[in-house]
Amino acid sequence: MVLTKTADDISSMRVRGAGRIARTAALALQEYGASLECKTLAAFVDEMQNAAEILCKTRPTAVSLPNAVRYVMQGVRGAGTLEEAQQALNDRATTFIHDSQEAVQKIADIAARQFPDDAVIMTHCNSQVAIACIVRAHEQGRVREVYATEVRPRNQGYITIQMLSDAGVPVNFIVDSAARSFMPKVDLVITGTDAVTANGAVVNKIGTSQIALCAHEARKPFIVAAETYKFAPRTILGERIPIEERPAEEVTGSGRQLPPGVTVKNPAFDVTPPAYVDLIITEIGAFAPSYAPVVIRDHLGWDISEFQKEYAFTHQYGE
Ligand SMILES: O=C(COP(=O)(O)O)[C@H](O)[C@H](O)COP(=O)(O)O
Repeated sequence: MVLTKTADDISSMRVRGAGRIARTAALALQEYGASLECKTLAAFVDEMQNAAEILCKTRPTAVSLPNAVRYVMQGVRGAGTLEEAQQALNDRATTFIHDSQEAVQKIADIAARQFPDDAVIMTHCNSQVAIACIVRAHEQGRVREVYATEVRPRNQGYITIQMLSDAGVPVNFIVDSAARSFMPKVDLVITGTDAVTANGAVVNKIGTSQIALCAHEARKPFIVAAETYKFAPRTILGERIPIEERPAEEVTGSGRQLPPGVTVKNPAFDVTPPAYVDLIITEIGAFAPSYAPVVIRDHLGWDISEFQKEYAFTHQYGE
């Protein structure tokens, strides 16, 4: 069934990266809703709320996931009839997926203008939107080469170097611990994000904050490419972004024996403070991190009463 398969694909990381996770969840809700044979609005809303809950629990850090689910589910929850709910679900899922893909292209257009001529770029992890920015600048003849990190333990760097190579961008593949060594050669660093908090902190793949620190030390701009649905409204209420802790085997490999008493820590993400972020580029413009509350309020349209409703909504979903 589409829902359990999608939930499994996301939690096992067959589908990964915050943007893809969000679009895949929207599509799963759409397909699941279309497959239901409910006779009443109440039954339909109930089924859809269960589905939303299952999807939201798959990965805890990427705020794109609850944001996408919330956007799609608002149509279902606000409907007066079963037909209206079905139509709104379908329309909203289609709109979210379309707007999300369009946002990536808009961000690439804006970000490419930030790249100097003959730019040497560093990136970390595999971000679809960061790669779109690099490729756009390369198409404009302004990228000399990219330093892409390996991204232990899941090695998403291999996906990045494949995508950049396919686009004809010259790439240097480096281990994560080489980031500081190569920083002097770099003109700017660009990454994606799983969540931007109300104070402009950026939550992204583990190791991002070390690279941002190196960039800051070397006076190199650290730029984050983020669709607006990566901004986390509930952080205005003081909620923290949970950092996903993944299995020890990802670090040690299967079959590797550790000495007794040794524990493995494997957080999948870390937090880069706003002081180390020079620019956040969204589909509605490029801003300093301090602009985050404005994006949340004016663009995502969250007023405080909306916050309270969302608070009830997400808690109803067991987050
Ligand atoms: O940290 C990751 C992926 O982590 P994981 O591999 O654990 O999902 C990416 O940088 C962001 O999700 C942004 O990606 P995008 O720009 O594609 O949304």
